[in-house]
Amino acid sequence: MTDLPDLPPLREVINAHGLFASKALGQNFLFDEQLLGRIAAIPGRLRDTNVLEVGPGPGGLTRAALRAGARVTAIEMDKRCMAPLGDLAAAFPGQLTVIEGDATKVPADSLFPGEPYAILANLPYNVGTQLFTGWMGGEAWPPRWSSLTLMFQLEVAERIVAAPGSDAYGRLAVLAQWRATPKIALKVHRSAFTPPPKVMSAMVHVVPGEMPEGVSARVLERVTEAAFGQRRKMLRQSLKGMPGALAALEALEIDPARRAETLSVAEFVAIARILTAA
Ligand SMILES: C[S@@+](CC[C@H](N)C(=O)[O-])C[C@H]1O[C@@H](n2cnc3c(N)ncnc32)[C@H](O)[C@@H]1O
Repeated sequence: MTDLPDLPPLREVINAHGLFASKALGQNFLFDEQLLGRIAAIPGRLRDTNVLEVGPGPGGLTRAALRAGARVTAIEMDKRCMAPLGDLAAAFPGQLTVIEGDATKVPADSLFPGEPYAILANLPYNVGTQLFTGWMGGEAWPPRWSSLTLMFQLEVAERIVAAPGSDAYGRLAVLAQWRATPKIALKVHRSAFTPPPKVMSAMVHVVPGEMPEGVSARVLERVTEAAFGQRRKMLRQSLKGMPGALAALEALEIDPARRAETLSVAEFVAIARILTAA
């Protein structure tokens, strides 16, 4: 076991750098190092693994990943966090690269040329959902990332893992489940954050699975957009404007009187396969 550097408590780091949490940047910091250790353990063994951390803030989750032996590249847009992250890079020589910038504008694959990497992030809700949709939605599969371990508000996490028939089931569930297995790995109480957000949060862990053959991600996205865009309507109505969709329902013996929320992920995939071939 290598010696790990002694680090000051995170609250001291924040105070030393005058780092009050900015509402505009969606900052809710985690200071509980035991909890941060549990979060960093979700992806599995991190020793000598490339990790992309988005939104490290003052570096709570970053230090947990570094202690686990990861090689971390962290993208943070708040200039004020550069000093504490610089201190962390000095404490773990060769293990941490910090990029000041907007993660939505940096293609993740370009940071790890030819190598796999795990993605770890506690992000503001809107940025997290935007990045998640991008990471899950590419045509190329398997993706270069080996896992996603992301904090969401609990309600969004429940939409990601939702099963057909539930109110939470929709486009996000199909996007997340058609070629991957998302799980809620840990629920995090609002009181764990400084300042506490209004709602509960949860860590979602996603590992890529098999890509079903003959299905375009773009086509599947269009089918779910149309179907869930009018989720209370019957499929014969919501899919009416999509050429070939009603014929696909007939070929698959899917009753056009059903509603989107009753269709399994496999049924959406089957519809998209027929439309992809058309
Ligand atoms: C919820 S805080 C979490 C901070 C830290 N990871 C923790 O767990 O304590 C989210 C962080 O993401 C940063 N952030 C927000 N939008 C970002 C973006 N588009 N690109 C990079 N960082 C971003 C914020 O500045 C903030 O530091």
